Amino acid sequence: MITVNNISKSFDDKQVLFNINLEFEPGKSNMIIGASGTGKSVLLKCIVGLIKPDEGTVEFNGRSFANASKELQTEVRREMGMLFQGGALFDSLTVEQNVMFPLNVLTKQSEEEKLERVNFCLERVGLENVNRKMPSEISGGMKKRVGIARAIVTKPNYLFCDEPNSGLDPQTSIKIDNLIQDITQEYGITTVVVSHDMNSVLEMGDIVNFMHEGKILWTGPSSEIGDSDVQELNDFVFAGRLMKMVKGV
Ligand SMILES: Nc1ncnc2c1ncn2[C@@H]1O[C@H](COP(=O)(O)OP(=O)(O)OP(=O)(O)O)[C@@H](O)[C@H]1O
Repeated sequence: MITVNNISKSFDDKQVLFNINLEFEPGKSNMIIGASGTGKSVLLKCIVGLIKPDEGTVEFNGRSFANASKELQTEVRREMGMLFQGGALFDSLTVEQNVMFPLNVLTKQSEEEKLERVNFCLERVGLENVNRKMPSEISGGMKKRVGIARAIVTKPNYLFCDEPNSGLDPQTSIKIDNLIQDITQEYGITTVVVSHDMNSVLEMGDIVNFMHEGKILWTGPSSEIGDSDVQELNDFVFAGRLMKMVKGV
């Protein structure tokens, strides 16, 4: 469980986050959605400790991150997996080396143990026989899968994904969404996904948190997202023609 307590953040005199309170449950895909520039990435960075909030705390299974000792912060960091926008693979490393990277940095496992874990994770995301390929030799969807394999290689308790299917075609996007959803449930991970893609919300969002101008305006199951009476959420959800057709408006 991740608990966000009263997070606020300003840059210079511009307030970006206003008293954010959230709870993210294990085994669930918790989405943070909202229009561009509304503060989703800043919130995610506050949660993972890349940005220090002006006010508020984030707790990981009851352990407050900001006030923790260096040792505890390292311990919590080790329990985090991250999938960055664009996959963010190291171009000069092979697929195998990319996935193995966190194990090299964070563990003292033997080469054999590491390789076994890397192969397990690559297999889990549906990639076999690509160990020796370079990122430039594989497709965008495969890169995302490698990114997911790398994010879960250390058996994280928490998984953070920033726009996991940006730049992918609709079918590949759905596969990536489903993979994240399956892995979340299978390993009981607390997953937080930032997205502005309505398809993703419908595919994978167990719980959806809608952000608007630095505030959370709505939280609920994705199945109820079309029934809310929050105007800003309706404007967001039904902005596209397809969703309007589905709703019949
Ligand atoms: N380091 C920073 N310094 C100053 N302002 C920042 C910084 N990081 C973000 N901001 C501002 O905070 C606001 C929210 O940005 P953020 O990246 O969180 O939006 P977002 O909802 O993630 O948008 P997108 O969906 O386009 O990624 C923006 O106005 C942005 O310019």
